[in-house]
Amino acid sequence: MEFDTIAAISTPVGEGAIAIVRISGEDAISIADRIFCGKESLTEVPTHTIHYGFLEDPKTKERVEEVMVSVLRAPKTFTREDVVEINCHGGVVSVNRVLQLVLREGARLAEPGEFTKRAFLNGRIDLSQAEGVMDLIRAKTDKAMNVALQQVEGRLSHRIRRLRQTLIEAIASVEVNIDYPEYDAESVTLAKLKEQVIDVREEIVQLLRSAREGKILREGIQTAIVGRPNVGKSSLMNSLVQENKAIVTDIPGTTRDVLEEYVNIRGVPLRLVDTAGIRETEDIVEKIGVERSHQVLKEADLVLLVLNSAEELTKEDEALFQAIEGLEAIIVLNKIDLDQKIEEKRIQELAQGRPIIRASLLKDEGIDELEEAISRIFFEQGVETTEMSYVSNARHIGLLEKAKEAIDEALHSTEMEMPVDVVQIDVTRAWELLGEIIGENVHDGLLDQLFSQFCLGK
Ligand SMILES: Nc1nc2c(c(=O)[nH]1)N(C=O)[C@@H](CNc1ccc(C(=O)N[C@@H](CCC(=O)O)C(=O)O)cc1)CN2
Ligand SMILES: Nc1nc2c(ncn2[C@@H]2O[C@H](COP(=O)(O)OP(=O)(O)OP(=O)(O)O)[C@@H](O)[C@H]2O)c(=O)[nH]1
Ligand SMILES: [Mg+2]
Repeated sequence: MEFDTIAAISTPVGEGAIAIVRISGEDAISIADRIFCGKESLTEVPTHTIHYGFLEDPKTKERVEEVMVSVLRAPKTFTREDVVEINCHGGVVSVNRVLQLVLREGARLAEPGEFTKRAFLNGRIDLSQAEGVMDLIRAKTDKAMNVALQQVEGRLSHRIRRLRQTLIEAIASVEVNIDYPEYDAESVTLAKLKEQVIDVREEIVQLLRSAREGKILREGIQTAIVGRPNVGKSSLMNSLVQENKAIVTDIPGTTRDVLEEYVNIRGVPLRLVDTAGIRETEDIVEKIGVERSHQVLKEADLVLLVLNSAEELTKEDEALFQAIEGLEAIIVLNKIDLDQKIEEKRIQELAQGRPIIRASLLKDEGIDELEEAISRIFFEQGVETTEMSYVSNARHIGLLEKAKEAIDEALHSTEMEMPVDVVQIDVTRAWELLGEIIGENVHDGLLDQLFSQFCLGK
């Protein structure tokens, strides 16, 4: 395959000890060599070696940077192309200078995810592995990281390939039947096919069962903190984050927008969203905030409903209970350090069996109980990532579901004693759908879309 030579900054932009400019493609080494001054020419050094030297602007002969340069020749590289990594001083100006120089010498600025895309297009990894690379960067907990690492190593790919192999064998036995109808009794073929297809279905169901936990590990539980103004929502957010990120004041309506923060609660990743207090309001800015709060509720996997136990229950509180109808929720009765006015019996009724946590966020009480309740809801059986390769990616889940449907149709056709080639069509479709998970026959539009979500320089 023929590609041009690409370059990008592969480290975060900002001040750091070291930053890396990565170059990949046929001209990577010659481009680097034109700007590098060291003991030897980079075109002559052995592969997978690193070299100390300076970068010089070939036009002005000016020294630009002091660097270490790695030379990695194809095919044993990240992209399977020649790769050069320039390790420079980690400053915004320094690393940009180096990149500009490399671009001037003929490299093109890489698109987000383009290095990984090449690793895929050059056949080093399949699509689900490439998606795993992205998940590695995004992982917010150890468990999520382990799942992603397994995916990069090809655990899921391996299982998908095995399933496809079984399906292709099933299809092949049907082909034999179509070509030589007198050779094999159709009923025998069908029985065999059915057996194989049922096995595949069973494994797909198993994979899908792991998907809920996988999705939680990967994306975090979308958790909305809701409640009337001034009940202590931002205080709750802060206690959980253990960092005063959100602004807390005694002025009702302090939080105007939606604040988001990742926290790791006993291995459960939460995407915590602090919202503006929900009440009828005339203030325009606050109004927008309140609307967003309703939106956040719609997308929440878990709601933390905060009530002020030092006040009587209000109509707004009751309305909030209605708004969370059918949602997973925990009720937090805050401000138990003050005189209690809330009618607990009524809360019990409204909670409908959901956990009720009594807390004083001011005095740091109740947080342990809350964390316990959260982990109990989500990991009742505990998540074990060692033996299961979790399916966590929405695209994979969608394809597995479609493949299962296709298999169900195939099985239905066998029940109805349809001709065997009708059955074959659905089995073939299941085979194709599974193939899309690992990137077979996916169209360019999908690839562009997937890789564009990657970081620049990845
Ligand atoms: N400096 C640097 N560090 C890095 C990366 C990088 O690109 N550069 N990586 C970027 O994400 C990650 C490491 N991932 C990598 C994955 C595969 C290959 C690679 O060269 N694979 C070849 C040869 C393997 C071998 O020598 O056995 C292959 O699979 O054929 C390199 C890095 C994390 N650290
Ligand atoms: N006595 C007491 N005061 C508390 C407790 N928790 C929070 N507060 C106080 O209640 C006030 C409001 O707290 P916030 O966390 O800003 O409340 P909020 O729900 O985010 O308010 P809005 O963003 O305005 O909707 C602050 O003055 C807090 O210090 C508590 O457990 N006991
Ligand atoms: Mg607030």
